[in-house]
Amino acid sequence: IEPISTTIAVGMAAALTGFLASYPNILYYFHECCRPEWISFNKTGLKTDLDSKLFGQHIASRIILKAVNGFMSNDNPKKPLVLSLHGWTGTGKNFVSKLIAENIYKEGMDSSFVHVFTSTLHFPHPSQNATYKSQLQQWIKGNVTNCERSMFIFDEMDKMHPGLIDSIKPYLDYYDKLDGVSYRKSIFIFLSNAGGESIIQKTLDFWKGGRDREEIELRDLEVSLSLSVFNNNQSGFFHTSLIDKNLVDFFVPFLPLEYQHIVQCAKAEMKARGLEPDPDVADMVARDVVYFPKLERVFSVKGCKTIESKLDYYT
Ligand SMILES: Nc1ncnc2c1ncn2[C@@H]1O[C@H](COP(=O)(O)OP(=O)(O)OP(=O)(O)O)[C@@H](O)[C@H]1O
Repeated sequence: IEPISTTIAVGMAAALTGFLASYPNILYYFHECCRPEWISFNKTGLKTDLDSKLFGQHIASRIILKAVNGFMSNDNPKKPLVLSLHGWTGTGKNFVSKLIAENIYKEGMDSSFVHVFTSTLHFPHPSQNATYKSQLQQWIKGNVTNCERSMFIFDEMDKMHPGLIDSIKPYLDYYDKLDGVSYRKSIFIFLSNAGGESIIQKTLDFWKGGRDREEIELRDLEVSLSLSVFNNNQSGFFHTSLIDKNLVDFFVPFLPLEYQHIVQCAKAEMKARGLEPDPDVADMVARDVVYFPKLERVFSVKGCKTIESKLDYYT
């Protein structure tokens, strides 16, 4: 005779199996999978986030909204979306990638369809490049086979070996399918500081000319950005044919952040901690930040990067 607990357990297992057989889709609600329940683009959400959470980046904000909107509303894109974000440290490149992920994937950056690679962390030894190349290609292929709406973020792209960049090139191109896999619905985001200095110079010129930074347009930055990124043999991009093959859809400049933006970041951080944003504390934090160039002291050396820890000190 079986103990009563075994009988109950067997009965419950049978009931559960019967239930799952009748409602197979129920599992999709509990476990992330490559379906619209977990992946669907929230257009107004992205706009609201860019408008209210990203400070001082009117050009980036505009390009990203347009690019992601256009791509996600096209059911049959000809190639994956490839964005290359450029700018000084702490200006919001990783932050924007997170906002994009949060408005596409229910799990945001924790989604199993969002993959982040950091050159110095994942590909540290140039001598291992051949291994990295094949691992990276397998990794991308495996992930896109698993879900065509995958997102790949490559941080420190300027420190990535050109050979490694070249190895991902086929996935960014206009192929219908490669080895039976279509990459056309994936998103690739490259982050780098390359071009940061030329963006700073232009922003400083506007500032010195007494012009509003909001007047800066993409075309004001394009020439100097391309000279400093693509014609500079120190930059990983220089040695690859990513650029001349037009595989990058949008180059997105991030402007250096000023005092007013540091204040906004400090207030946002207080809010995120469930505190009432205190303008005096935000001012103290912003005053504590180091600005450059030495003479003018206009731009924050670390952007909004250290605000979190500075706030610990003042609250
Ligand atoms: N423009 C911005 N608007 C709002 N918050 C920002 C902005 N820039 C940076 N931050 C805040 O500072 C933090 C660090 O910024 P982030 O990691 O995005 O910088 P980054 O540009 O990627 O820098 P790096 O080039 O060093 O990787 C973000 O998590 C965010 O909280």
